[in-house]
Amino acid sequence: MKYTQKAPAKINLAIDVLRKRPDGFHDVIMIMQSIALYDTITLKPVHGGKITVTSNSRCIPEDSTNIAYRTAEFLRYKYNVKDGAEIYIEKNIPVSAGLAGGSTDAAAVLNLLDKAWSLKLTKTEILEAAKRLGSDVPFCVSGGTALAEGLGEKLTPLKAMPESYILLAKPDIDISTKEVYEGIDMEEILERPDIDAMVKAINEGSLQKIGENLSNVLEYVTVKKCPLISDIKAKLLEYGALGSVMSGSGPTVFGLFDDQSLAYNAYDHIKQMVNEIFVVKPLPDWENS
Ligand SMILES: C[C@@](CO)(OP(=O)(O)O)[C@H](O)COP(=O)(O)OP(=O)(O)OC[C@H]1O[C@@H](n2ccc(N)nc2=O)[C@H](O)[C@@H]1O
Ligand SMILES: Nc1ncnc2c1ncn2[C@@H]1O[C@H](COP(=O)(O)OP(=O)(O)O)[C@@H](O)[C@H]1O
Repeated sequence: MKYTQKAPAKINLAIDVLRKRPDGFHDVIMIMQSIALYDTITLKPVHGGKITVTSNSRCIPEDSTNIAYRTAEFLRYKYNVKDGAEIYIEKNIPVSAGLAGGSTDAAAVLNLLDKAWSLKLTKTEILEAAKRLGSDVPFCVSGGTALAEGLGEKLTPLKAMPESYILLAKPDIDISTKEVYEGIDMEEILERPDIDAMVKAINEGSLQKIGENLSNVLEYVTVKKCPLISDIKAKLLEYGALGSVMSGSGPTVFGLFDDQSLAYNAYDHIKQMVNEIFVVKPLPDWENS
């Protein structure tokens, strides 16, 4: 039997970095938002067999360094499973983009293997495993709109984001998350997000105020390596975005629009600046919620 699940990308509406911890990681406060841009994971349990990963993408590994493989290996060891799994990743989310492409694959594999290997894990057990696999994996298990604290694993669900169109543009440059966190100098951070104002804006359902409060302290680090980020942000505002900011460690930039035709008009003007560009809706899809 085959099991299939869509794995949505995320954007960060806000990121603040509070401190560097003794283990080298950083305590953060973030507002996370799932978006309708998906990988699709197909998984087949193999009785007594190995774990294998294949993909349509040449940008991700197919060996034991793939986070989908590491996820399966982690569960197999922890729950003493004797079976294997064939995992296929249809990759549509840009890689190393600040959109949690790997983390969302890991979250989907946790869910699919729970079924395929009949593990019957509780939500707490799944979230515990998620935390071990990466800082963004716990959010990807739950999705939606959430406040994330600690390394990203302390999650508080928020009201769904209002009807909107998100234009994503990814400059053609690879950014390592680790490098970006290592590049932060706490003294250099001039502007921090107002997290309370963002939470209030989400609770009020005010897209205007969400747009005004988009902010990411990691942006200034990545902009040094990729100045195109600033140019795209400016273009997004010029073509009617309510706000624009870099997602995660970058380099993807997004603009928030209340009007579909404005978003597609901006798309037409920005598409020559990048190779990867999308207009997507936030999830849960406001049309279905
Ligand atoms: C920046 C964010 C914002 O959502 O997203 P992405 O840009 O990766 O999408 C996340 O904090 C990224 O989460 P994730 O990509 O899961 O990171 P991990 O695999 O846990 O860690 C990668 C590396 O980033 C650094 N790291 C990560 C998270 C954190 N809170 N502090 C850190 O210092 C560490 O150096 C770590 O070795
Ligand atoms: N299933 C996967 N999907 C995406 N990237 C993966 C995957 N497995 C391993 N990787 C590697 O993880 C790194 C981060 O990729 P990704 O998760 O897309 O970025 P980000 O953390 O910026 O959202 C890349 O070097 C990529 O090759």
